[in-house]
Amino acid sequence: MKLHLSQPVSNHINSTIRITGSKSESNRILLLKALYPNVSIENTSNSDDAQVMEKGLKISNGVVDIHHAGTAMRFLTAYFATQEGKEVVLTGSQRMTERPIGVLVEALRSLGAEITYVNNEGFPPLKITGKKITQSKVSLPADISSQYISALLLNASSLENGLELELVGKITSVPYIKMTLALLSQLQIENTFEGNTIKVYPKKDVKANTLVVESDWSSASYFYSSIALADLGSQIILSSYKENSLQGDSVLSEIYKSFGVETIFNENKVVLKKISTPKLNKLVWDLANAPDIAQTIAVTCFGLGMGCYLTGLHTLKIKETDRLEALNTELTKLGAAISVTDKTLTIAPTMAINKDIAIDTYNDHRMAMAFAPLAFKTSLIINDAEVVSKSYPDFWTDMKTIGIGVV
Ligand SMILES: O=C(O)C1=C[C@@H](OP(=O)(O)O)[C@@H](O)[C@H](O)C1
Ligand SMILES: C=C(OP(=O)(O)O)C(=O)O
Repeated sequence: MKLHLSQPVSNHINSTIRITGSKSESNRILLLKALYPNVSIENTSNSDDAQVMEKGLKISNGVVDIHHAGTAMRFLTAYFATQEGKEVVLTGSQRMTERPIGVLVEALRSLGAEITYVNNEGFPPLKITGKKITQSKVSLPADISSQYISALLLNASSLENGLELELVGKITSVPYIKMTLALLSQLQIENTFEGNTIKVYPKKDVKANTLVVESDWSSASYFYSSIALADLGSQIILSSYKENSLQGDSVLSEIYKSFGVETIFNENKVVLKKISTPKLNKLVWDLANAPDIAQTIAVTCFGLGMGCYLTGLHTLKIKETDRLEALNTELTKLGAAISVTDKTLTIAPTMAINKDIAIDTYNDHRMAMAFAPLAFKTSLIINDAEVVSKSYPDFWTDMKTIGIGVV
């Protein structure tokens, strides 16, 4: 599906949007609910990724296909490997078979798990035969993806002796690990994170508990970008959000101050307001803690004619696509002076934006969503626009609500 986006009749936004639950929190709680049936969940993400996770958890034998969902792939690998009596082949989309999983498989094997590679060493699909795991100590590299660590932690309390992880190297995407531990704590599952060591203690059952998922901050980023690119005085109210979020992407409220966007927390809502023109002509930010908002921020800077130097982007090459290359190609088409390395992205300030450019999305929901707010500056086309359903199925409806022409 190709969508033509046109500039709003007025660049002044005044809208209210309700976003569903964080896909990261949802996929963690869905797994915990499978381990502890008296856990319930509210405001679950309506994303494809949460749906494949929920479906996958119900299967005990045969093929489990998680499509493009990285968290489902990693979390379910550890789940099936530690569930005695289950035997599955865990697979996904073509891209998923190119996203590395060797670090997690090695860690699980060293704990006694039985996992074999169906095709290529180090990559899905995986054949997993669930085993009772009694070993409890493992060390693993922490600089490639935090999802391997969260996968082990989420299943740790169901193991006879719990788990002690020693993290080797510079730990990446740390807020996602802390989110995992915070959710365990909400279920009174004891855990500690000191230096490079994380311990999770065994727990047979938990008290009945309803975990309410905060709405998705990565999805909120597209509204931050829209407000930054819209007229002064524009406002969007988003729900349901809180100031003390478990999601690292809530750093958006800090970052977007540089673009003249103010964030006010009001009960369970967040009010975004464009209160001034950008204060800087170049944004410098390390995104190692919030990799999923890199595309949004790069496009906002370009749309405002600002430069940027974004670092900490080493995980972007193994996500839904190589996001650094994809940004380089698509922003160049729009007229940006951009350069990338394998962990940084630089854009030079420029005011010209090429009109009616067709943006390729590379099976990556965030490529489609990050470029959409540019419609506040110019008309553009988004190719394969249906990719947004991976995390945000209502995205195009919500873009229409804030005034963008979408046909
Ligand atoms: O644990 C999670 O829910 C996630 C962790 C991050 O991955 P990495 O740790 O691979 O950077 C992030 O990019 C992804 O969208 C969701
Ligand atoms: C990287 C992402 O997801 P995952 O790794 O779970 O596929 C994302 O949603 O931006």
